[in-house]
Amino acid sequence: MLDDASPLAPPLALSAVALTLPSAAGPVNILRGVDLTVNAGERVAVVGPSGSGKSSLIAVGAGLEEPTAGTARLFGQDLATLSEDGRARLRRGRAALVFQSFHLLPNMTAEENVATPLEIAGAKDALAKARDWLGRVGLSGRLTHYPHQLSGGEQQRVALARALAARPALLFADEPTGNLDGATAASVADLMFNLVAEVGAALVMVTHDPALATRADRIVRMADGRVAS
Ligand SMILES: Nc1ncnc2c1ncn2[C@@H]1O[C@H](COP(=O)(O)OP(=O)(O)OP(=O)(O)O)[C@@H](O)[C@H]1O
Repeated sequence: MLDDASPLAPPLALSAVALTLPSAAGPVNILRGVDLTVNAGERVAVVGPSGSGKSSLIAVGAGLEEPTAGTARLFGQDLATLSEDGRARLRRGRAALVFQSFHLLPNMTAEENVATPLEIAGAKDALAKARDWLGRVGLSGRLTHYPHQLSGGEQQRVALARALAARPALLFADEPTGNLDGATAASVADLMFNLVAEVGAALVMVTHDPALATRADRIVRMADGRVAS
């Protein structure tokens, strides 16, 4: 049921999104009415204090969490109308995620980590594409290394290759350089912005790094579960 998904719809549109989750101390109001539209090719940085709801905004936008109220649309499709499988199908090849802690599959080599989602999406030459993308991120000498044999910066390069190899229209990045030291963080950030521009993807990037945030087209400030500015 992807009838509502439209190539003309913005990649992401959150309208009055609320997220309340149970906790031992009672319900926690994590998002309290978030409105945010991200247009095609637009790069948005999401900043704000710890606990203000930045990661939760990504989780709802990517369809990993269901909002308690309001509407989250990915490529025009109301995520609430889809099953978990349907949300995964909608994301496939069109929306990708990178995380602070890389989230590579530990039992797969770098090239297998990049090739697997391409195979699932039906690409015929997945392994060749994966190798090409690992070359683009400077890792042609690390194709058959496992994640534990790679540095943090190298692991995030693999994650970027995996995320962007299918040329998605939207990349979610949650603190993509948060686990990297200064110089490595800067080179991974350069790579991410270059590749996002090359594939023409929109970017929703959570960051605590003010210098990284200023590279976006727009900065969204979260405070206490709301967009403050
Ligand atoms: N599954 C959950 N159950 C209960 N509370 C949660 C859950 N996930 C997050 N929270 C709470 O929701 C609030 C927002 O969390 P979130 O991770 O979105 O914030 P954040 O702005 O990304 O923070 P940080 O910058 O520290 O990563 C926090 O107070 C957090 O403790």
